[in-house]
Amino acid sequence: MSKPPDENMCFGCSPQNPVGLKLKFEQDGDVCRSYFIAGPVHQGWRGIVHGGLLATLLDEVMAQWLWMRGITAMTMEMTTRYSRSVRVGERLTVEASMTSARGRLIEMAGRLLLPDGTVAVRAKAKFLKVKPEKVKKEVPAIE
Ligand SMILES: CCCCCCCC(=O)SCCNC(=O)CCNC(=O)[C@H](O)C(C)(C)COP(=O)(O)OP(=O)(O)OC[C@H]1O[C@@H](n2cnc3c(N)ncnc32)[C@H](O)[C@@H]1OP(=O)(O)O
Repeated sequence: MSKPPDENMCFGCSPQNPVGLKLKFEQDGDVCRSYFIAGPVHQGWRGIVHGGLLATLLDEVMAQWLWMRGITAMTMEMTTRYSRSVRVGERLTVEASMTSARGRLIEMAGRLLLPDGTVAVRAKAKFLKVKPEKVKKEVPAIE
């Protein structure tokens, strides 16, 4: 197995990862937010964005909420509820906030909104705080 590179190559946020999503994040009070426009390479059914990609966006924005607050945690469990199809080319908004924290366990909620504000996907996830040595990562881009 090849050694992972030293620089930040996060699929979600690294500006260097050539096949990554290159997400940037903003903080708005208790909410972490990002925007994304899916292209044809992100589709499953024709013209419709792949659900796994949408789950990735939600996982990433929830993880970034924690990372931006200096909390090193990994996704332990995540559920997604897909209510509306998301079409290629739409400007999507993904948002995350914390719902509870107890010991090492942090529960997060995320939602993905269509341009008209309709919630297309909701996510709930459990993150577990880990020692920073378990995960190595550079500080991601913040706008
Ligand atoms: C900053 C940008 C980064 C972006 C990355 C996006 C986020 C990600 O995708 S992270 C990658 C995906 N996730 C992973 O790879 C994690 C893989 N899993 C692991 O490494 C481990 O299982 C890990 C770290 C989650 C937990 O391991 P470990 O520290 O040994 O904990 P473990 O002993 O199993 O459980 C700890 C506690 O949680 C409890 N627990 C375990 N599972 C659950 C659960 N599903 N719900 C509630 N509690 C649970 C356990 O009972 C235990 O409780 P207690 O301490 O009271 O006994």
